[in-house]
Amino acid sequence: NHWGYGKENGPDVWHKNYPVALGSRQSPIDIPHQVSHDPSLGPIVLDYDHCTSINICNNGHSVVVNFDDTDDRSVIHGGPLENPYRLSQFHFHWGGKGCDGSEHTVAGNSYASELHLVHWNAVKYKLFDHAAAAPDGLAVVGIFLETGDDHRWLHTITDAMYMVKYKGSATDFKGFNPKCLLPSSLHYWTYLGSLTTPPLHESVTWILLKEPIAVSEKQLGKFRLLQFTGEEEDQRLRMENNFRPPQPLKGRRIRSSN
Ligand SMILES: NS(=O)(=O)c1ccco1
Ligand SMILES: [Zn+2]
Repeated sequence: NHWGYGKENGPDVWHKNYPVALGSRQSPIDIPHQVSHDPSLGPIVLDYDHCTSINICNNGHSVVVNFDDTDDRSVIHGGPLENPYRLSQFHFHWGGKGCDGSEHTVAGNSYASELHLVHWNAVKYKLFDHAAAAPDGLAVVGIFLETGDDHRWLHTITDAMYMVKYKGSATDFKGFNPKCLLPSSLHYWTYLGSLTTPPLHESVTWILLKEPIAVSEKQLGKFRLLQFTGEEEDQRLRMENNFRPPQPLKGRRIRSSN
């Protein structure tokens, strides 16, 4: 039975098919109170002005917006990164009604949701899948979502969700620039970790923005209209609580930009 977030196929049993789940650089993690500030860490730069979004799809685990990553039109660089990394996709993790659903936690506290902007090192690797299996292959920017006012631009994503309700569905989603989802500060924490979903490759340089963005409960509610299951399946499983809990730090250093 394919991995998921249920009792029988959820994070606690992923190690059976993906033994790296018990590895030494797994994600997410809890970010403790005191993190060492590293003055040598420069700012991260998100060059998204020429990004090309393609579609929005429901992959049975999350809602994903895919980008054209056939050239260096949208990259991040700077910060802890030694190369530019190409934007490939972004997706979200969230909780149930009134429950938190972020993956990373901050001093033990969860947020309502977490946005992941997934990038890959196309300088060193020819394909995303090669990069995804390499220790310096991926860079994921994590942004926390807290409930508050409506987010001015998130409606473009939530309004498209009725089109991708079922697993395996996709629809055109052109002209969206994820810069509109960034908080005002790019101050961040960074550490070496993994994908938070199977295959859980230990290939991610995590860059977590300290400042959350605000989204309304109403907007978050639209995420929960999505389903884990396909249109043709008998069971209708609401897509919610699609987050992996924090994993052991195992001696890793977490660094803080200014
Ligand atoms: N959730 S995440 O950003 O670590 C990811 C990207 C691809 C698979 O899992
Ligand atoms: Zn993710």
